[in-house]
Amino acid sequence: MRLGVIGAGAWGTALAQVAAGGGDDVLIWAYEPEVVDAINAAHVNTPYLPEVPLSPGIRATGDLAALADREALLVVTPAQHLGRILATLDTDAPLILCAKGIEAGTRRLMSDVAAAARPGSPIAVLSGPTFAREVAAGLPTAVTLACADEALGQRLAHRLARPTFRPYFSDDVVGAEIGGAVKNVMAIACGVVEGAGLGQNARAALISRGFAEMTRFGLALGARAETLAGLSGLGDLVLTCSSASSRNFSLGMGLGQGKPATELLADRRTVAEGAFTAPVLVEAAREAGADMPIADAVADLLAGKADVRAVIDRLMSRPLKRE
Ligand SMILES: NC(=O)c1ccc[n+]([C@@H]2O[C@H](COP(=O)([O-])OP(=O)(O)OC[C@H]3O[C@@H](n4cnc5c(N)ncnc54)[C@H](O)[C@@H]3O)[C@@H](O)[C@H]2O)c1
Ligand SMILES: O=P(O)(O)OC[C@H](O)CO
Repeated sequence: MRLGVIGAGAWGTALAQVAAGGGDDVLIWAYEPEVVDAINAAHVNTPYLPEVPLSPGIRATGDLAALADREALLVVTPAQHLGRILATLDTDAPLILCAKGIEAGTRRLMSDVAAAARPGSPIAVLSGPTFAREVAAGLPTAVTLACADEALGQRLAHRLARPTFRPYFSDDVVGAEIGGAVKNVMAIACGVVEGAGLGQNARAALISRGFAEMTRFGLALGARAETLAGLSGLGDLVLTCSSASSRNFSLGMGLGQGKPATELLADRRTVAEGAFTAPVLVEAAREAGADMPIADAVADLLAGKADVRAVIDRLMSRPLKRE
């Protein structure tokens, strides 16, 4: 397959490596010219995935127009840049959305952003528990591949599958997107618990109650419960809430140690999507009538409106209720 990858951060690069390993002709678009040069000249993505020697079959470009002949495009830019970049493309090829987030300002999921930017392109979502470094190293990984068009989704799943990369098909696009967006916010909360030394009971409680929030919000937006309990929801929530390898979790650790969000986010080259998703998730949840007290707490911490002690007291003193 002639595959295009838009975005050469850690995840786009890891996906390009998986595809090239299976024999696909892979062209990856990078935002930074130095990334284009490093991939083409030295077969390494020095800023974002330096430890992985890349397949010589991966070519890089800084020109989005060069992607016009691609049969399918993996879209792996950070969520807040996705609409702007897709709008400049010239293609009706299927778009496989891999960013995890909600667009600030519009409160749109990535599938809505992509549909508005490229109305002629069929849309699929690839999401799940996937640390880029593990995927690039060929460690076993399973993901959700969601597409409303079952025939296309099944075809894409078969084209992307590799011996160590296993897509599970779903037709619940919204469910797959909500899991990936919400888990990043919950990972920040779990990092806070770690950074503040609040213990493993608290972390398990946050994962469990965070899943309840993800489910309430997802069901309100039309997601299916089984998708939220699958790889792209609970699976990714468990991964990201349990490991300092997660950028969102490690951002939360810094907050838990009392550092201000502005300091933690300044000059950061890699993306912690939960920091952008938390405020817009809170707005979207309010609009949908879904109670999300943990997401509220993360948004307040990030905005500097409350400190760790205050948000923990707030969460623990809520009226008792049925589970
Ligand atoms: N890294 C992972 O393990 C992983 C796994 C699954 C999904 N994702 C998701 O993939 C998406 C991309 O994350 P990543 O980890 O590949 O990124 P990254 O943190 O490794 O790199 C940052 C990316 O942002 C891009 N960027 C910075 N400024 C930009 C601008 N103004 N315009 C366009 N692009 C710009 C950079 O070129 C780079 O591709 C995110 O939504 C993330 O949640 C990441
Ligand atoms: O490092 P994070 O927190 O962006 O998580 C990466 C992936 O989304 C894990 O599935």
